[in-house]
Amino acid sequence: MRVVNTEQMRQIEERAIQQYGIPSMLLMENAAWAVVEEIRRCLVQNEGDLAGLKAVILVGKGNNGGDGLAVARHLVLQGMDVTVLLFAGTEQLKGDAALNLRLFQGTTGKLFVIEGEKQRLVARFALAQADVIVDALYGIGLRGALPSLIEEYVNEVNNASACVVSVDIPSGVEANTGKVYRTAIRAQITVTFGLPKWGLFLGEGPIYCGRVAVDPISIPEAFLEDESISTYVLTDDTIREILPIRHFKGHKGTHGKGILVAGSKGMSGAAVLAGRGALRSGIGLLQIVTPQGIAKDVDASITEATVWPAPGEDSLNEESWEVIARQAEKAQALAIGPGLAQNPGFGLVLEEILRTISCPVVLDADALNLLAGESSLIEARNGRGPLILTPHPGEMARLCQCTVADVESNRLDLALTKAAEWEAVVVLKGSVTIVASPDGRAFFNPSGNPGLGTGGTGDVLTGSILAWLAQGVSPLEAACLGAYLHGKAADDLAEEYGWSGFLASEVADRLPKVRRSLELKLG
Ligand SMILES: NC(=O)C1=CN([C@@H]2O[C@H](COP(=O)(O)OP(=O)(O)OC[C@H]3O[C@@H](n4cnc5c(N)ncnc54)[C@H](O)[C@@H]3O)[C@@H](O)[C@H]2O)[C@H](O)CC1
Ligand SMILES: [K+]
Repeated sequence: MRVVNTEQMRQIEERAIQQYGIPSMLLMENAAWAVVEEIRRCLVQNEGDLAGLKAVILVGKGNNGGDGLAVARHLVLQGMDVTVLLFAGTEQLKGDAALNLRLFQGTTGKLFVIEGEKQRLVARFALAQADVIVDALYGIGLRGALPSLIEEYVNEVNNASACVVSVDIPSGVEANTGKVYRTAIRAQITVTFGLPKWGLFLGEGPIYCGRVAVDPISIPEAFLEDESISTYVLTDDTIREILPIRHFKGHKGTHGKGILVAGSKGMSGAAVLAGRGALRSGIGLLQIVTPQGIAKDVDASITEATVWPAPGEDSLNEESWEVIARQAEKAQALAIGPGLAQNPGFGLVLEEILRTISCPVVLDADALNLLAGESSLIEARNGRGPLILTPHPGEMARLCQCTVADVESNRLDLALTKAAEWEAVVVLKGSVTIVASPDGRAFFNPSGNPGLGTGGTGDVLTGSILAWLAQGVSPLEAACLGAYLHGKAADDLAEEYGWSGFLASEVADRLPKVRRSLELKLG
């Protein structure tokens, strides 16, 4: 599914209205219905009666407020006790929003215009009593921070016990960046219209939006699938389409051979975990190249892989090139970095790998750190073979010679710019990992949870991407498959453990189950 910025969303809306003649009021009405359906799901689990339950609708002066007023009217018709808190003079509402105000005023719902302290008590009482609070203060039109009067109410909403449903985007979250200046509505559910907005996946947006429901509100599919929109969110459907199908007569030779260059003294576990991620992702043959000083340990910990000791007691050194080159000759993919340590001698080997090895190469962890400050070496690979980089924000900052804050405030743009510059797929890790392609496409990965914030999970991801590459999946799709299934495995573990306490090795071991659950939904 595509993800849009505000300009793209406005263009889509405009085209639906102009080219298809869909009245804007109808879009607003459909938007309201989508919200009502989610409220029903939240309050009475799809069935049952909303009658008698209490709703408070926070309404702003723009069209987001108009959506809220239409929701309010429908909820009155469902028999709910509805209170609208309007954060604007009635005369400030224009067009469809003004019409929806008039329609609401024709119902038995209550309306309070909030101008200052005067209405504070009544509003506070309504919020405390509410079963559901609908946030229709600001949508994609918000610029900068919320007005301070509204901020006070936002804090009350965030402390209320009601189910909070945001209309289009939580108010206070900037739709293009996910930036929150001081505060924003913390929603349980965000019902977003047409297509999801960038801000739901960037900055602090993911913290505030809760579960995201997307409703097309009758905008024609052709507009929602406009080729010029190049930002996407990964979904079960996207991933199902790119999962390779195993041939009945397949064998270890056809399932791909991958080389993993990893490990150093004290970090043999990283090689083992990456190897486990690869094997659990279905690789045919896995060969691990690791320093001779730890090769025995690695070998003993991962019986299914073959282990090749290479020169270097504690960490791979400049003489390890020959072993790697020999193994790589017959491989379909190579991954370098987990637990490698930063032996400067190995920097030369890395350069050689980038220049001469033609199969897809994944660079992670210390391989990225060895290139920090010398990112021109990455460009030395341009045209020599496919490349994937899997930096976390710290590694990305070192590669780009900037701060982590710079990376985090500019994730999408930076990932895309660097992907183009390095002619590489960039997997910029984070709570919402971004997979950026040199062709300008970017994919947000919504799977995963904070339980992944523990040592070794990144190694598992690298191994998994290696395995998909070895099985013949393209670099971009291998990165998407790797990231999505890795997050799904963690989400599956979170069903049992919550957001902490599961292990990187358990994430690896859950990969086949989540892959299988997607396959079973095939056809
Ligand atoms: N996308 C669609 O197809 C549809 C969208 N709908 C809804 O419409 C809103 C967007 O409406 P818009 O009127 O453009 O913007 P807002 O409602 O978000 O309000 C903007 C309003 O507020 C002023 N403003 C902006 N920033 C600030 C600030 N920091 N402080 C104070 N005031 C501010 C601005 O000047 C405007 O007056 C979209 O999100 C959907 O919910 C349709 O209803 C259905 C079709
Ligand atoms: K909103």
